[in-house]
Amino acid sequence: MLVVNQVSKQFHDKKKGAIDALKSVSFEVNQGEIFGLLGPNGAGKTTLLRIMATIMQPTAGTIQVNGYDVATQAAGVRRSIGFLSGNTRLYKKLTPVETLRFFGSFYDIPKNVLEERIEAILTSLDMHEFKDRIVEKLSTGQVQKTSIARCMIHDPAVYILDEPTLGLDILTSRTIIDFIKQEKAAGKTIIFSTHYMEEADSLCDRIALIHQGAIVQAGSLEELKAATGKTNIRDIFLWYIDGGAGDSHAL
Ligand SMILES: Nc1ncnc2c1ncn2[C@@H]1O[C@H](COP(=O)(O)OP(=O)(O)OP(=O)(O)O)[C@@H](O)[C@H]1O
Repeated sequence: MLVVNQVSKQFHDKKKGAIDALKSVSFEVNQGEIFGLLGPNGAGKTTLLRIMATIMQPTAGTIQVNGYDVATQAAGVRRSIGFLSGNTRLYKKLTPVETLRFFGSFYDIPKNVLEERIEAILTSLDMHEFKDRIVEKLSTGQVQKTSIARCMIHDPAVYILDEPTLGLDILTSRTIIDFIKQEKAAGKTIIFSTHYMEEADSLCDRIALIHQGAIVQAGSLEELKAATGKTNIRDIFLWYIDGGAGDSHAL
């Protein structure tokens, strides 16, 4: 469970002055739900996910992750999340299996449970073929699968994924999407950001459209269609971004 309550974030840039990256953003994501953040470049998606992951503090507002407050209970939040960011780094000389054993050792996981978990993740993400090849010899998609596996090794309750399929071919994307669906079925709470509208459409239970730091609309695809009179996510997105909605409102 994830509760975002009136979160704002202001950056101070020497040249541009104050930048309102997030403006009073609120929503909740339930257990077993996939929630998508869809927005153009600079909308504030990464900033919001970084605050959820305790990498950054909000200027105002609160976030609870799995019952822990991001500002006052950061350790509890970190134990509860798997955070995939654009700059998740791996050791080049380790293989995927060694990477998973290494990061798994940071958590209090019995050895046999860790080995079972590694085996299950290798299968789910279709990694067996390259599991013993060092990271520097892996393709982009293989590295991304390893990064996702590394973030999930402690079986977190909440997944925070910043553009998990960015730049990947459709086969690799499909494996990752199937993995996300499988984790939803296992009761995980999942939030992810994407630029890919069709992905948001097919994967998410609910979608929030974020623009210039504010959520202009949030709801299921059916609710967004009903609110706009549009039939697909691309048209819905453009309708809101072009200001067709008039006042902002959230479902
Ligand atoms: N550390 C920072 N200092 C100053 N401004 C920042 C910083 N991080 C982000 N911003 C600004 O905050 C706004 C939101 O950026 P953010 O990276 O959250 O957007 P995004 O929706 O993830 O974009 P993209 O889809 O391009 O990754 C942008 O105007 C960005 O320039």
